[in-house]
Amino acid sequence: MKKSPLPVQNVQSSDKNVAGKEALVKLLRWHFGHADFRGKQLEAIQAVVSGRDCFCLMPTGGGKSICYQIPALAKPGIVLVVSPLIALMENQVMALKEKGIAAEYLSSTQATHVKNKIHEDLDSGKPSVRLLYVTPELIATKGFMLKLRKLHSRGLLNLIAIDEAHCISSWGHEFRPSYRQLSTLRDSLADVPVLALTATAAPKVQKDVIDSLNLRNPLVLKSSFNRPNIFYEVRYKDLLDNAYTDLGNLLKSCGNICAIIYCLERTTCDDLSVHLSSIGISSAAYHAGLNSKMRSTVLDDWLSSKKQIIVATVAFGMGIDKKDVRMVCHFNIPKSMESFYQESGRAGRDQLPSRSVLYYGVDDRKKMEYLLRNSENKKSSSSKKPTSDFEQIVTYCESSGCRRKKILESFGEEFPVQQCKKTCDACKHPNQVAHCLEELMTTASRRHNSSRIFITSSNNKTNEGQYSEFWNRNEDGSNSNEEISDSDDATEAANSVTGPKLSKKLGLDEKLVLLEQAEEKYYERNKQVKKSEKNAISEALRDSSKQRLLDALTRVLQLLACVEE
Ligand SMILES: Nc1ncnc2c1ncn2[C@@H]1O[C@H](COP(=O)(O)OP(=O)(O)OP(=O)(O)O)[C@@H](O)[C@H]1O
Repeated sequence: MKKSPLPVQNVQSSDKNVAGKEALVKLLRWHFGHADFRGKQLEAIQAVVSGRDCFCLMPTGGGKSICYQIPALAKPGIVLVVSPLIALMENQVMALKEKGIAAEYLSSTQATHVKNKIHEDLDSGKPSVRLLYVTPELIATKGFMLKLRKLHSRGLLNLIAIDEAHCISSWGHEFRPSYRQLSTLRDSLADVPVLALTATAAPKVQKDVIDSLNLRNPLVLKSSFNRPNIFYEVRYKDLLDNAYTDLGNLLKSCGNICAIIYCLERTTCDDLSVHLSSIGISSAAYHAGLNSKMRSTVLDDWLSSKKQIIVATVAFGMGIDKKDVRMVCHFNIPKSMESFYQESGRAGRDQLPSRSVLYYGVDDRKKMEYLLRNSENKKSSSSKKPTSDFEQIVTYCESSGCRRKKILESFGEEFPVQQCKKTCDACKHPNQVAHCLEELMTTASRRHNSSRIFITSSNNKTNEGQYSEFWNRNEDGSNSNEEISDSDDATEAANSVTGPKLSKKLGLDEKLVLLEQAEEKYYERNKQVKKSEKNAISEALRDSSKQRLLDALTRVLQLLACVEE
């Protein structure tokens, strides 16, 4: 049921510089129904309401959104939220509107009349919108920056929140070049406080974000990354008769739970989902190979608990706020501890006991090593980051000792083992885990003719189309499908589609989709283009031969260059 908005509270406490806790808690209870603030939420809110920059590091599901949603309700004016995905903005805006909070997002996917209405509101004497979600690409446009300056000059811009701020960092697992341009916000809107939020713990990402956004004397808030309600466990594929059967039995033994199963390849998602359905477990596959209608049906079914299990590639997950996920299973080894932490962290957002199960297989590890090495080779820099990050997750699987400790130490957080309290398989059943590792060593050396478990062969033949989600996230961090972000500016938009993405190894299908998107965006805004040019491109795009594809690509890039001039 929608609530009427609570009148703006007097959040000033006796200390004029700090917003009063009581009034802020009142807003939290009224609008969100939470009894009290969690962790560092209150500190972050008080900092930004008093006008101070803040860098807020909170684990997945820690409650970062509240840190900018409450400030939006605590003062008249607008909070601008920069978000990396259209789907993410849509979800949050929908959820806020259901709570009676005036939130909107601006994106080129919206109908013109919807966008016009939002702009009219922003231009009006007293805008009703409290939270405005936009993409970094829109911020980079001159028109929108002008709008922000006008809002600011009228005293209406309270806060700029950069959600998923690790996207700004080339060290972050979600690197997005367009995020870099957000530094212009500080130049143009110098005195508006900036709140950067992320769940990415690596210290170099943190420094990069603070520097890139030009944060001034920010309050740096770091929460522990420990997720005490998640039980961590590794299962060894090489020691199982059949991993599909094992997973099926595991899910059955847990009852009717809601779970996410991550796979590296789309075909594994499809096969595994068929297998689970065949043994009576309601499941569906989700990956970028499905069309968007199919994906949203699968997502809706899972969110509404019509389907119990979603078997997905890493294209799935960012921005999904399903609280009752009881298990996240990695059916193939993830590419880093960071990815593993983010993905497994989607379990137990309601803080109730949940499980992370990683199926580790030596073949999977070799495949991932091959993919990562390829990705390193394609980069101009000589960075060895992906493979060294990967070693951490391999160590997590291949060595004895507390799993929780290994996760936290990889983020630079000390963790005394006794605090684990048997909430990982290695602490609960140390002998069993040690035995498995011994067996794995013997099996692996027999099968792979090596005395070490750690094998670094690169002879795998892979079908790279299978890994488009992997590549996309690995190279520029954005998801592989069209839900990335967008722009209202033709050149920006098309560049964000073509530029960074085409530099990486994509399958033919993906390239065609990107070219089509670029072309569409170009024509959408440049109606005067010559008919012959349009035909040439359309014809080339219909043809999937490599040479024609290359010609089409060149053509689109030339057209875009013209627009830029
Ligand atoms: N103070 C609170 N008390 C109880 N629940 C809360 C509180 N703050 C947030 N939550 C709930 O915690 C869940 C996670 O919040 P939110 O989506 O903001 O997390 P997040 O840190 O942005 O996570 P992610 O990085 O995964 O997106 C939500 O369901 C939210 O309603």
